[in-house]
Amino acid sequence: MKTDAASKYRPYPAIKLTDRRWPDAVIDHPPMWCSVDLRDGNQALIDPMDTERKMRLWHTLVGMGFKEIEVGFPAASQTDYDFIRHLIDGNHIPDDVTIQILTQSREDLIRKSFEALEGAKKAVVHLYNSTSEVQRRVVFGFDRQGCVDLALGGVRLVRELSAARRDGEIVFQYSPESFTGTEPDFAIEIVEAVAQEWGAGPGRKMIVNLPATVEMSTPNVYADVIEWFGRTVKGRENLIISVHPHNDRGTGVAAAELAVMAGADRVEGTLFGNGERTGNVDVCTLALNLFTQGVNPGLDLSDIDTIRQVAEECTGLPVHQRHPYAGELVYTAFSGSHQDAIKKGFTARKTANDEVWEVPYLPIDPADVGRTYEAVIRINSQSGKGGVAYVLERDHGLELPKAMQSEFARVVQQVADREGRELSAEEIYVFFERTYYTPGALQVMDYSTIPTGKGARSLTATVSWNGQTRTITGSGTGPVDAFVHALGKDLGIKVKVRDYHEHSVGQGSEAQAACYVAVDGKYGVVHGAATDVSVTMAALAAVASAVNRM
Ligand SMILES: CC(=O)SCCNC(=O)CCNC(=O)[C@H](O)C(C)(C)COP(=O)(O)OP(=O)(O)OC[C@H]1O[C@@H](n2cnc3c(N)ncnc32)[C@H](O)[C@@H]1OP(=O)(O)O
Ligand SMILES: CC(C)C(=O)C(=O)O
Repeated sequence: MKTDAASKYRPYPAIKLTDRRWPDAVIDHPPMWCSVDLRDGNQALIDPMDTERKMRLWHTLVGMGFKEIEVGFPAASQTDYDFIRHLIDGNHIPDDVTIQILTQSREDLIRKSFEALEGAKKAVVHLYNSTSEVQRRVVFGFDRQGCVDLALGGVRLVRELSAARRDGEIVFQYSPESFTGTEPDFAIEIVEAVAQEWGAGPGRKMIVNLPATVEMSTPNVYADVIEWFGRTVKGRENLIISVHPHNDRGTGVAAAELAVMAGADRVEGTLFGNGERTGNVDVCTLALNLFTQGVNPGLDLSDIDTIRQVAEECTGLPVHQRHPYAGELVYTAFSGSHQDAIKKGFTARKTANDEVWEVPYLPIDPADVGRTYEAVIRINSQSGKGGVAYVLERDHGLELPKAMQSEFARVVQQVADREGRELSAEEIYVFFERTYYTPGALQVMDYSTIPTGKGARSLTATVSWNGQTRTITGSGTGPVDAFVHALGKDLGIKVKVRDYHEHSVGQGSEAQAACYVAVDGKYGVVHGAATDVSVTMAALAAVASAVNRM
């Protein structure tokens, strides 16, 4: 770095909390969720959403189960105003959903906001003013008292306009905006003054939102101040403490989780973390983090791809391929040891018949968010035998024995290395066919066997050997043994079968037998494979496949 950090930046002044309790807390129920996609998310977009896009996102948020949705800053723009009117006039707000609007503490803006809310059965009016030391000094040019007065002027007007309303209930929310840049004692002073002015009390709870407008410290420091605030503020029982983390340091999710452990009742955030600068906290990640701890999050993310698609189309911003839970690649393993463990995990699940999710490297069952297993294992030069075998089994029902998995994985890896790219499942099957099924010098055309005594058989086979049709005969303990005998006796092909596996592929009249052999000959052990409706034919063809590969 060219700049000396110590002379340009100061460490964040953390409060001293030596008897903190939050580290021992366990989140066993979800917080109240409030989506701010249509306001904080929207205000950060290159092209803010029009009513059509907002409506699409609104329906998605309602469908997911959000009960509080901040729908805009109606005094800021006609688009926001019109959207809110559209929601109310069009009867688009379900009875169990409350809309929330944001306003600065300015008379004209507050009046306009109430105008926008006419006819709403219930709404949260969210008033904010920045309380940070730097904003008081640089932006507003007033002292602490000036800041309190600005807030109280706004609260008074909200109270009057709420009381004068004939429509429905107004819930009041106050944000000492830039809370993370505000001295904690001053945050308490202004919130207590606001709560008193509003008349917060039993039956008249007020939401106090403590935003990390800019994330300035580690999540534990945020948690400390949230716990301290909740323990210190007067009339805590009449307050709903809400947090609104941003993600400037990349720890917005952790900050929200620790804040909930520290006593926050409510979290404001957006889908996939859209929002100012580095974004708001991602509510999808928060909810699914809870889900994977066995806590029902109260938000439905069972079709995460559709939610992601709507969010992407409405915001015009892509969700990263590695985004927690939602990214295109997060349920995909390329590397060999991961593939091996995942494959074994899936197999163990099938046999154990146990509900509890225990598949290595996958913190969540992809099916729970509407993703399929299909993409879980993908093959490139980092992949191993387990992955290659998984793809062949998944798509073609072929269960390669272990030694053969290694042999074929080396073939695949050579191609992947040479090509320097991912290989599709179709390509892998084509390589498999090319490696084991390509007709060679030896082809079995027909055969017949007859028992010749206890545990003995003789076999007659018609084969093509180097382009000539030959009839060969042999005897042994079974057809394969007899075939190997015939190959040595009549064609001079001296081999031994070291390993043999068979299984059926498919069911009913479509069923086929798949056979795999390891054959030892002049050039060491080589594998062969074949499928056929007849098990014996598949076995003989598998031996021929190995001979041809020698
Ligand atoms: C952290 C957050 O996300 S807060 C939400 C931020 N969102 C937005 O700002 C989006 C919508 N805002 C807007 O469209 C505009 O800013 C408007 C319509 C609200 C106001 O527009 P304008 O008055 O034309 O301009 P502008 O925003 O620059 O006004 C700044 C003035 O408001 C004052 N102000 C800023 N915030 C507040 C507040 N919360 N309460 C009272 N006054 C405030 C400033 O001190 C400044 O005063 P000054 O003119 O005396 O210096
Ligand atoms: C208005 C407030 C809550 C806000 O958006 C923020 O602080 O980021």
